[in-house]
Amino acid sequence: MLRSCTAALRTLRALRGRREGASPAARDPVLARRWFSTEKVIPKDHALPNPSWSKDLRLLFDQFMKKCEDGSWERLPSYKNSKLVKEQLSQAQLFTRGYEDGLGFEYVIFYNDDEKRTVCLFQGGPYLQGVPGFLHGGAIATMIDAAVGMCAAIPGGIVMTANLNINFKRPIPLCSVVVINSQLDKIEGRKLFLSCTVRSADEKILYSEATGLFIKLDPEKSLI
Ligand SMILES: CCCCCCCCCC(=O)SCCNC(=O)CCNC(=O)[C@H](O)C(C)(C)COP(=O)(O)OP(=O)(O)OC[C@H]1O[C@@H](n2cnc3c(N)ncnc32)[C@H](O)[C@@H]1OP(=O)(O)O
Repeated sequence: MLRSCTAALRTLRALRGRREGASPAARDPVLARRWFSTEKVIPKDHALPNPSWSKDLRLLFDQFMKKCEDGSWERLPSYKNSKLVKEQLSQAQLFTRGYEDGLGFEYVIFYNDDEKRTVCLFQGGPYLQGVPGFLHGGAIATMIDAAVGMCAAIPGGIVMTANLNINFKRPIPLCSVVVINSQLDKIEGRKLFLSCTVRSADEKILYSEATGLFIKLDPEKSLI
């Protein structure tokens, strides 16, 4: 109640100021503090637990965080927005981070540099349904592309998927947790060859297998 009254007073003060011709920040000291603050806005790292994460996902996350302690594994942070986008694309978001917590792609990727591999822990939410009760194949392909792509991008730099071949062997129950293991198999010039498996959290069920070819972009060539 007190907060809404304060907000209402602030709006009134700002409106009065507008009539008097002052700038909004000059009219409102709270606004002024926000506008002229030198504090940097820290982007949210989405590769961290949130309340939508299941017990299975938290358990696996904790296991991998333990593996990070000796430096052999590293958790890769993940952000919604890229600083590279131009002004007119300021609404652009990473496809896999475009949903509210728990509804779409919940995942974290760990990287092992010595072994050139990544492990992606993935919980596909209710908005990713295909056949009722199961994940959509396109959502599985998206997560595989992102996980394998990260495995290629760390040694390869800026890469794009040229070929992705997926065998869907068993349907993945919606909201379950799967483990996507990706491996860099070979590099030939600008070509990076990778393979990947998608298994249940207990590793007993092999859901999908994939191979991918990623191409390191040639800085001399335009993409369009
Ligand atoms: C920050 C978060 C990042 C998260 C990761 C996200 C991962 C998501 C990644 C994506 O989804 S990328 C989007 C989907 N991919 C595309 O839209 C790519 C569209 N294709 C292209 O733009 C070009 O084809 C490509 C950049 C991939 C390659 O064009 P280039 O002109 O650089 O390569 P070029 O055609 O000269 O071929 C280089 C080599 O690769 C081979 N190659 C290219 N495409 C191939 C293909 N499809 N199959 C087999 N080989 C292929 C080609 O034969 C050649 O082999 P050699 O060097 O041995 O002669």
